[in-house]
Amino acid sequence: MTERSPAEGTPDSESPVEGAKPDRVVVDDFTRTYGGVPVLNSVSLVFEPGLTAVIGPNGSGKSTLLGALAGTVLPTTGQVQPPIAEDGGRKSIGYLPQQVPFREGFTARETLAFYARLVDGDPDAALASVGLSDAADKPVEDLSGGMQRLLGIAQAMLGDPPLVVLDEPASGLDPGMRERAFRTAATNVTDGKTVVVSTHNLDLVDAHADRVVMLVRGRVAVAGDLDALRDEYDVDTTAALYEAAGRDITLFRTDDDADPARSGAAAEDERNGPGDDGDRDVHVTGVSER
Ligand SMILES: Nc1ncnc2c1ncn2[C@@H]1O[C@H](COP(=O)(O)OP(=O)(O)OP(=O)(O)O)[C@@H](O)[C@H]1O
Repeated sequence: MTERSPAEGTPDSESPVEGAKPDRVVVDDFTRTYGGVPVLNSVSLVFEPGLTAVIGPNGSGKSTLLGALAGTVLPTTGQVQPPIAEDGGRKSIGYLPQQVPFREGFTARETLAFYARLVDGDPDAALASVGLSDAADKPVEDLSGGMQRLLGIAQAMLGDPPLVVLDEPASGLDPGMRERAFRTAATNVTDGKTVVVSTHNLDLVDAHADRVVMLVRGRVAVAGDLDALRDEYDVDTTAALYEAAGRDITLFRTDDDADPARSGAAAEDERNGPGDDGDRDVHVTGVSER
């Protein structure tokens, strides 16, 4: 854990892009709208090495945020500063989208070999890392859905990128496969990588994540070190944290709706109570109706 929470609301005093470092990913006041409707709304976060889980209800903006990190979703306003290489260029990013369109007719090894050539990766090592060595010669269409998901994780980790973004890596997997998917992601973190994973599997977040970002209606409801958040909310599990933070958000929305002057910061101060200066690792913003 660094001095500041690795996944947190970005403080006003620091320009996120100036604050960019080789191993940090900065999301700076990022808004994305579709048809004028914001699906991510003024999101500011800093991601540092470790496993950060992005959680939240269906449609809360998790995939959009992960797409923003991977560079496939462009901002309407705001920006993302990806990790910077020593020569000032961008470092590569590994990305597992929600749907992976592997081309039929190629084996698992051939599929990874194609991607491996682009990033100087080792397809056999990548297959081994997700436990798919025995399936290397099977056509991708003959792999189970779970095995295809694992192949997607292996593809995202090819070439050892410093930032790995996995959108629901455990989706559709049985419990054993889910555990394997998360363990693979968590193992990757030991090399000082930044791994960001969206998921609805809160038990796996408890078991493997260092930090958590919870989105609600396109806004950051709560973000920071998982242990610290569980302490703060006096809960033992991420599932309980999810419930507790969700309750807070509902309250904030009611306040904001009733009195526009009581927007995010004011509502947060109220929640912090007298004597708290509001300078917390976790920034909870108000949630507006869309
Ligand atoms: N390309 C798009 N065009 C229009 N609306 C979109 C587009 N992409 C996402 N949205 C909308 O943005 C909102 C957030 O979607 P997103 O997929 O980011 O949510 P999510 O939290 O990942 O959901 P889930 O948990 O169901 O995967 C949804 O209401 C979705 O319909």
